[in-house]
Amino acid sequence: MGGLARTLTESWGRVADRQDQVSAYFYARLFLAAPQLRDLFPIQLRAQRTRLVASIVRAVTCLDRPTELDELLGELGRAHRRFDVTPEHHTVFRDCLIEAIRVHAGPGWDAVQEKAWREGYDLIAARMNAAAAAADGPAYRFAEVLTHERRGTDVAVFTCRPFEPMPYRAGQYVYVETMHEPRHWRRYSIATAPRPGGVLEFHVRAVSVGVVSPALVWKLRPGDMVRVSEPAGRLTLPPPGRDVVCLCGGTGLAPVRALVEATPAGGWDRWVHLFVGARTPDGLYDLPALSALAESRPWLRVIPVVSGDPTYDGETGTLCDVLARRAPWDDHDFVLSGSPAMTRAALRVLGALGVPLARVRYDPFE
Ligand SMILES: NC(=O)C1=CN([C@@H]2O[C@H](COP(=O)(O)OP(=O)(O)OC[C@H]3O[C@@H](n4cnc5c(N)ncnc54)[C@H](O)[C@@H]3O)[C@@H](O)[C@H]2O)C=CC1
Repeated sequence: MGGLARTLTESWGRVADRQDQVSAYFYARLFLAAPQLRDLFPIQLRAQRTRLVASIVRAVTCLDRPTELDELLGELGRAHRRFDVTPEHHTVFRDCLIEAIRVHAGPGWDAVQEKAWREGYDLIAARMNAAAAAADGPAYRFAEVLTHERRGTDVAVFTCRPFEPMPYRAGQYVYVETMHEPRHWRRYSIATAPRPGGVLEFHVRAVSVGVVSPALVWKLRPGDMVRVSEPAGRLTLPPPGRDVVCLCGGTGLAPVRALVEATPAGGWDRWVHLFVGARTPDGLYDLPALSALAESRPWLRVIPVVSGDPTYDGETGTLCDVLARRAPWDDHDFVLSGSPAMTRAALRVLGALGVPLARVRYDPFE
């Protein structure tokens, strides 16, 4: 495995600076070879193209890290069920991908690399197929949108109810597709603990470069249908022991709110300090629900933090500023939920403050 991983990583290095061209070539070749596969993909391919490349790079570069590889291919395999990808499709994908890399790799490409890509792809496809075959339950469920509320300038909170029961644990996420952007799936955390009746709540900010989030914020209406994938993710509150600090950047609040809601009001013997950050006061879109939670849970403290308005009458700065300002944190566990930039920054600050990383949990969010 070590040799294969090395050959693939090195040969990917030959085209890494031309990923866009490789991916454009791949799709052109694929739709020429198998036009019937076009319907598996969104009409607008731009976002999909970068995702494909990112997945390949991740799989190739972790070929010699079995645990990470299993996790990644397990998720990809299960995810491909909702795209209706079958084992037969992988042969066409493989051949078109290898051709795309060969064409862009230049004169150094040789039979060893060709063989390595064939073996590597087949290995990846076999694990994805096995994960798809072993998956329980449906690949996705249809759900009806029940409520849709705009909060602040660009956030929406909506609820929906799947037509079939969907068991999940607080803190998990699903991929969501709206009929306004067919075949584009994006990941959102379920913002509520499992409830009788099965209603799910989601928090979405319309990202300017996004495809799905603007549709969910500006176009979705009660009565619309969405598709939600099987739930995934392992975020939980830390086990009993230390007090807990939750850092939630923007809509990263969603999974933490579900975890707090799932924790019984009584019998909890430590503090949970929930810092919820936004750039403007208007971005603190869920304070009434958080206040209601804090009223019923005496161990919960909600601290809103605003980073882009120094006149805000409360805690100001980024969530990392607050961490540094309120240190030391010798007797606390941490839960981080927000943008990857926020998570990375908070990990750096906590590391510098001497907090062992074993005391910090987060669900890596794309
Ligand atoms: N919608 C959902 O279900 C979930 C969303 N997320 C992720 O959470 C993020 C939320 O984004 P927005 O709502 O636009 O929030 P945002 O990016 O505007 O951040 C809000 C606050 O987080 C803190 N923050 C953000 N970046 C930081 C950095 N680099 N260093 C220090 N502090 C930082 C600041 O206090 C800031 O005011 C997205 O990346 C989203 O993918 C994560 C989990 C679930």
